[in-house]
Amino acid sequence: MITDAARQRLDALAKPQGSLGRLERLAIRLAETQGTLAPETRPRRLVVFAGDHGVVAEGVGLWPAEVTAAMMRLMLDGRSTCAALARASGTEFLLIDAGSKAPCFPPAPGYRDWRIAHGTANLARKPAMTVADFDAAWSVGTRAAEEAAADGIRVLAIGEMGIGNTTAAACLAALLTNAEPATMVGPGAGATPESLARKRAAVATALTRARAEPDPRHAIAGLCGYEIAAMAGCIAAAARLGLTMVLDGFITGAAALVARALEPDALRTAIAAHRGEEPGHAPVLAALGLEPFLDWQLRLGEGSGALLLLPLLDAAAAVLRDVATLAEVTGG
Ligand SMILES: Cc1cc2ncn([C@H]3O[C@H](COP(=O)(O)O)[C@@H](O)[C@H]3O)c2cc1C
Ligand SMILES: O=C(O)c1cccnc1
Repeated sequence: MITDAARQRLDALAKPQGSLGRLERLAIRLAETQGTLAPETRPRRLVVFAGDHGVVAEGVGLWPAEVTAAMMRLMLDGRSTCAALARASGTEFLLIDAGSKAPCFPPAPGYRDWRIAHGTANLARKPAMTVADFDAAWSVGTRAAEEAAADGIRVLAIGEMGIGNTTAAACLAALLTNAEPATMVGPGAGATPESLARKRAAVATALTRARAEPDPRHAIAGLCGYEIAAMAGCIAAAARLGLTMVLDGFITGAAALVARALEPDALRTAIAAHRGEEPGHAPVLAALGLEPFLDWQLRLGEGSGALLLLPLLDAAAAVLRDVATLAEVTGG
């Protein structure tokens, strides 16, 4: 088993056993995702999936839907947080529009307009999308993972952009962990007491409808976002293709729950970068059975937390690959 082999190798290195603390757990997880004691962390790519959400009309947050397009523009100009962090960590950046209301931006190497629709329906009033549209958005993610594998990418960081998507993620997280809906609702990109109350009400209403739906795919589609469905498809495909994937925050976690609900092996090569500030993130990670490696009070999204873990992933790979064993040093 690769897990045992990695543990044995780390214990045999010229250092006190366990002295690299949680870096050793990260090294073991990285080795597991690639099935080798010589894992590679480059080339790597951040894929940000974008989508818009009809539920914004309920006043569930502070920001208008137009901010999705504005942030996409910034990403393509290399001036968003994720673009800056991607450059800083030597990571390719790709923006995939799965269902935003943005204008079609000019063709660029780091941009794919693979839209299924221009925003979801308002999930507080009716199903967010049809099952056919869910499947199409899932396929957008599959295509992104296949493209990454064909390009020789070894590590895929996964993130999102979509105003309103913490409401959809809260719905999916409550549905798929069987939690009380209110426990998954947090401030997202900012809230007032009033907007938070509207968000709780929207999530509770949508959950009542979804829980009455006997078919899980229908229930999920009714709560989902195009970028979330695409992330789920990407996660499932990355697992099949043996690509190490690094998951970002609460919304990515909700997508991972969707992926696992429909494909049980979807988290085979997943690493959870961090535990963020959104209150639903910790219970989602617990339900996924994934250990988060950073606890930096992040609440941005855009794949930012995943990018922050990458230097530590490099460090974990370097330790496995480059450190001599004690036996080599002592000749024993
Ligand atoms: C300027 C800005 C940049 C962002 N980048 C990511 N998000 C994050 O906030 C959104 C989710 O929060 P909510 O559900 O409250 O809308 C998502 O787009 C997420 O990626 C941002 C939000 C804003 C406002
Ligand atoms: O955890 C996240 O990814 C997150 C939290 C708040 C807002 N946007 C994203």
